[in-house]
Amino acid sequence: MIYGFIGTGNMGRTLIEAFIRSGKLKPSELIISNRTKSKAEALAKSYPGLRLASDNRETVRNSDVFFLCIKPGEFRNVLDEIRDAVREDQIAVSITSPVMVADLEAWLSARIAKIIPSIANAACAGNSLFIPGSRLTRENRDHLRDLFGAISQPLMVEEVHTRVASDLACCAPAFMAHLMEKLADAAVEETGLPRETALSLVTRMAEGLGRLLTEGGFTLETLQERVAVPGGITREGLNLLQKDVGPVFNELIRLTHAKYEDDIEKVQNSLFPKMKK
Ligand SMILES: NC(=O)C1=CN([C@@H]2O[C@H](COP(=O)(O)OP(=O)(O)OC[C@H]3O[C@@H](n4cnc5c(N)ncnc54)[C@H](O)[C@@H]3O)[C@@H](O)[C@H]2O)C=CC1
Ligand SMILES: O=C(O)[C@@H]1CCC=N1
Repeated sequence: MIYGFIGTGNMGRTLIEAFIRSGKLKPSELIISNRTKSKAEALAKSYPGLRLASDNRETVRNSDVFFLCIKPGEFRNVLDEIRDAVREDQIAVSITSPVMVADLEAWLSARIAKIIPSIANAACAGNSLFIPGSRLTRENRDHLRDLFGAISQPLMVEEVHTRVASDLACCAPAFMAHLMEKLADAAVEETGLPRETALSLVTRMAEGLGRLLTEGGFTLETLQERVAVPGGITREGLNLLQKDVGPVFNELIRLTHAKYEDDIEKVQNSLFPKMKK
């Protein structure tokens, strides 16, 4: 079975490396293409056996399953280019949330799946979000679940919940990293603690927190209870967070959804320009 990757930027590369490192795919099972050739060349050099295609059509022609690891605004160009090369028996996987499964089915004869990975998959952890298209057979679904099972916990989601699920599974690593950095910076500003020490402390804390939640039998709720002993210092901090942080996250979810709706509209206008008002 040959797996093609169109787009070897940040996420295309992350997926390729995760599949190879997990032992799920061998470099010789992969064929790749990227607009900026040097990026794909560097990847092919790092993994001998990995095949570099001269264009996206060659990637498609030579693969059984191919991934579209490109940004929303890049879909029209790529779909125009590959459309005639795509076969009905192929599986096409898009990793891009605002491109609708039905729209890809209208453009390509292949069996479509939308699977949104997370940067956490680079550590063979976290979820991948699986939105199957209507033409995927049961066998195709099992195949994709098995593939992504090597680097993540695949979770079936309704397309209507793609955005919010992606906020939690895929965007939140960045959100949480930002909060941790802010916490460390505040500690530095308020006390003069060396920044290096502050960053190391929060990083190790996150490592322990992850383990407690995944292997240590804690839930988010029990963890807060265990640390915030009545009358203790943590309680003071939690009281403040309860009051001030909640509304920020409501706003954040509203913002990601507004941007998502905007992206969907732009993608649809580019894929089906006649429908433009
Ligand atoms: N960064 C993340 O954690 C996640 C990103 N995604 C989605 O993955 C998609 C890609 O994101 P990134 O990899 O971060 O973007 P990126 O900009 O790093 O990579 C996109 C790649 O596509 C290539 N490209 C553009 N047009 C092309 C064409 N016509 N033919 C071949 N290659 C072409 C670019 O050269 C670039 O290497 C986005 O839609 C993003 O929302 C999904 C889940 C997680
Ligand atoms: O659009 C998305 O949902 C993904 C998650 C992180 C970046 N892109």
